[in-house]
Amino acid sequence: MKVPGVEISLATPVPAMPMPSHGRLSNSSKTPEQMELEYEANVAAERGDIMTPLPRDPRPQGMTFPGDAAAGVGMGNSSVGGGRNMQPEIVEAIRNLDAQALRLNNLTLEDRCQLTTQQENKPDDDTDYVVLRRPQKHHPFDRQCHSLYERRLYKGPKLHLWVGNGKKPSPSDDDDLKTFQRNLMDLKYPTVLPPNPQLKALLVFHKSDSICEVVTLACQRHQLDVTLVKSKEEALDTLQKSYATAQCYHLIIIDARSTKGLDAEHIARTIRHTHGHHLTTIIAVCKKSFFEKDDALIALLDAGVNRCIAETTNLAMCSVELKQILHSIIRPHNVMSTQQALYTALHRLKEVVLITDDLLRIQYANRATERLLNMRLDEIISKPLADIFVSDLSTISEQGKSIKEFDGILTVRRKNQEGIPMHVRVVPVACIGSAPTHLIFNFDIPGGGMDFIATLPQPKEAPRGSLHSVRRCSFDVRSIASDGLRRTSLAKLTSLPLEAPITKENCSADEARLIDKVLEFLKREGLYSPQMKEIRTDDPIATDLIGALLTGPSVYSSRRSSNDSIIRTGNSTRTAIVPAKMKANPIVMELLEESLSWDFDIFKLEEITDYHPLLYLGMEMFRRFDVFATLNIDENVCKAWLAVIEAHYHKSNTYHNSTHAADVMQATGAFITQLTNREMVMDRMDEATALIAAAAHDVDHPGRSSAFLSNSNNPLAILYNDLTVLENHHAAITFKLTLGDDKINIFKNLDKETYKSARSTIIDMILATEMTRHFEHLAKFVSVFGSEVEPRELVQSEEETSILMRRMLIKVADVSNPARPMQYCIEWARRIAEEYFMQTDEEKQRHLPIVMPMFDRATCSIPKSQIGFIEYIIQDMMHAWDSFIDMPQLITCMQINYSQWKKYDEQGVNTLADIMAKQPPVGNKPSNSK
Ligand SMILES: Nc1ncnc2c1ncn2[C@@H]1O[C@@H]2COP(=O)(O)O[C@H]2[C@H]1O
Repeated sequence: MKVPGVEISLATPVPAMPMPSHGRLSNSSKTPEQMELEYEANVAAERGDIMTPLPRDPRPQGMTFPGDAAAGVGMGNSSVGGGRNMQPEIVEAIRNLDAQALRLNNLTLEDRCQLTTQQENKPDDDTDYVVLRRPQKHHPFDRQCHSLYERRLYKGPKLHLWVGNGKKPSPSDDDDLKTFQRNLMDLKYPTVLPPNPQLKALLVFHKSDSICEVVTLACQRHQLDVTLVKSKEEALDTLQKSYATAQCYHLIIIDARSTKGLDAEHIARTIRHTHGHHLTTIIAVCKKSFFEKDDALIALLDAGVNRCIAETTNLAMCSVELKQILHSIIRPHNVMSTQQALYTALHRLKEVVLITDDLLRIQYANRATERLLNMRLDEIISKPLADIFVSDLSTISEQGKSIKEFDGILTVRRKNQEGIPMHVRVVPVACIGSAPTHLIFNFDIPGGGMDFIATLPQPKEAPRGSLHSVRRCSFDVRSIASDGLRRTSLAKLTSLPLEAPITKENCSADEARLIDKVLEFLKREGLYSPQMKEIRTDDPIATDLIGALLTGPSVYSSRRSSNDSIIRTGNSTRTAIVPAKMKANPIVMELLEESLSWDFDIFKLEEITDYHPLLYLGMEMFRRFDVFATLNIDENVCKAWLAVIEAHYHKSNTYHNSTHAADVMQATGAFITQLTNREMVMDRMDEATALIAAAAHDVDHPGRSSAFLSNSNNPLAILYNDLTVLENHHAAITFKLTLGDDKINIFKNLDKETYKSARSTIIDMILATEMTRHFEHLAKFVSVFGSEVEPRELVQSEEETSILMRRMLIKVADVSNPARPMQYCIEWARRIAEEYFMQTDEEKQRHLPIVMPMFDRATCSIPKSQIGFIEYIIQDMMHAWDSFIDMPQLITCMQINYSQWKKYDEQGVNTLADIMAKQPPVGNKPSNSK
């Protein structure tokens, strides 16, 4: 089978070729050619998965094996036999080149050319040549070579590559050959390559003029698949579609010559913020005059453009420029993304892999290492290797300098445990130069059986992040759990005849008494439930508010009426309309660029999205935190989910509407970012569940409190027995809506276990927003993270610390409004007061118990209510959270707002009308941010 124009020839006679270890081609009845075709098919099939290593023959190098030659397994046809033996790796590498070259030429297996021996081209006896015949005039010579270079398949000092016309290489070709000499050693440690798809370029040019034409031609010359669009909207639309089908553009070239037709800076910035495009190469074509001063170019580069190139009508110049970009930007980007994938794979490997630097300090450890050592990553990284071994390591360190590998038994020290003898293999590798810069350790128990690690006692969840490393705050737990606090105890529980292993065995009567006392403590329910601070305020408004927020429903249960409910129950699905303009609203996109900053203007978003802030902000957060990938779900499902959740927030509520949900989600995003900055990394699933919980935490809120629902015999209060009524409802309806419609089921691609854990996290976070347990959550958080003792010592598992942290995160986000820039803080205070007033109005009208009598629109002092709210609920919590997360602007804003409320109070500015009269319109930038 010959392909016109392409021939791949071997300049050296090739002996029998060993097959891949899976030995799928051992059928001796096949012709060598059939076998080769099949071989290629296998190789190609295996290459389908980028992480699958190339097939390697595990047998010793430089040998042929009985049966190979007899079976006709050879590099070429039977005429190839004889001559000097080649190393099997080289032979196999050449086979891979064959496949690679074919792929680069877009040839199918059917078109595969026959390998022939070309003895006459062999320039000398010591050199093996692979001659690739140049099939056409503009054959991508360099592309093949570079691909070979990347694959590092040809490294032997004796093996030269030449891509040409099949004739004996000329002296200049010989120079090229030398460039591609490779060290045979590298064959042993092949580089895993990035995927090698057809490169795609998106050209964004306002009009098809001569410059656009030259850029298009240059792209085509380099075999790029070109798409031309004329506007930003078209560009974003194309990118979005390409992202959904995993056919991403590698290169985007934007016409930046004039801002009239296109705003290149804005386009670049938007693309950079679009999910999946952080490694896309963006090039701006600029006027030559731009290069005379730097401001315009720097603005473009700051917006995310990788390189600015000058407009030209000269095809050669443009082509060279493009080539440089392909080599210096696109390829490294490709490699980087592959490395990331490799890291992920390595991290999840069952085998224990640990990497040290040349001074034997641990640089990397995968999850299995954490399990083996029973330590968290942050306890392992940077440690001297000697700390985790009982054995003397002098053999390794001495060998690391001079000898290549170590293979032997060493005893590993598990945290808090005896040593475990392990079979350790050490491979030195060099990042720079040839002396080892790193050592890779691979552990095994003597005799194999890696499942052994799974049998070791483990922390409940794979440890991650470094929660324990939070700044210790000087928080005084007693300020919360003071004498005035009530503890609930269940007499029944304490009287149960509970016995535990620690009880009275081997101890004196005194010790037994002490243990009894401790047990009595521990058996109490609500160990951390200080529940309510004594409200030492003369202010009845604060007393009213705090009392209503922190007290359960029983207080008001005596005066129930049986009036109807205000909440729809049953199948109340609301039609969610995704705004048509969502994709391409530049004003919204511009605002969302600031979506992680603490002074983000949520009210402006509410206005410009026509009261769909949750949909827009939600999508932005999901994009920024990779939620689509984490849930393995299409963006459109998330979009539909957000739209449905938003539709189930009541627009008629002044406070508990979707703007509040978006605000809490925004704060959550800001906190996650700050946690990451502080290296207290949440894993991707924790981030996703936190954002989902934030978005849904008040869904279907009726604008009335739980106490109101209980007092009015609302069906929800009946359903939930007056306990955590609203929060239970928010959590339940979130899952009811999500699971009830496949089109919005963002969890549908999660496996059972992951879904179970995500559901539990989301429910726990939503329930944590209930204010009656405010002090309980705060006290627990402070006692664990504010203690001098390691959190690990205070809680049962890493998971428990993580739960405490997530609860506090959503709680702070939920009531962060008094710590927002003043203008927003005042607007939120207006909204919540208005909602309280409406509740009071309804309670009066329906003759229900009045939950907060002081919240009467005729008499209420807003400043007083806010002063009380900050003093009793917000202040301690913000300080605790700031100590943990280090966001001083929370405290600064809170203090400024507090002073302002005090001022209004002193001035007698009390009513909503008075306060609002003093405010600039919302949507203007606040003055006290940052
Ligand atoms: N600025 C504020 N002033 C008074 N109460 C508030 C303020 N912000 C939030 N809250 C209350 O705190 C509660 C937190 O949980 P919810 O969102 O269910 O309902 C919230 C309000 O009742």
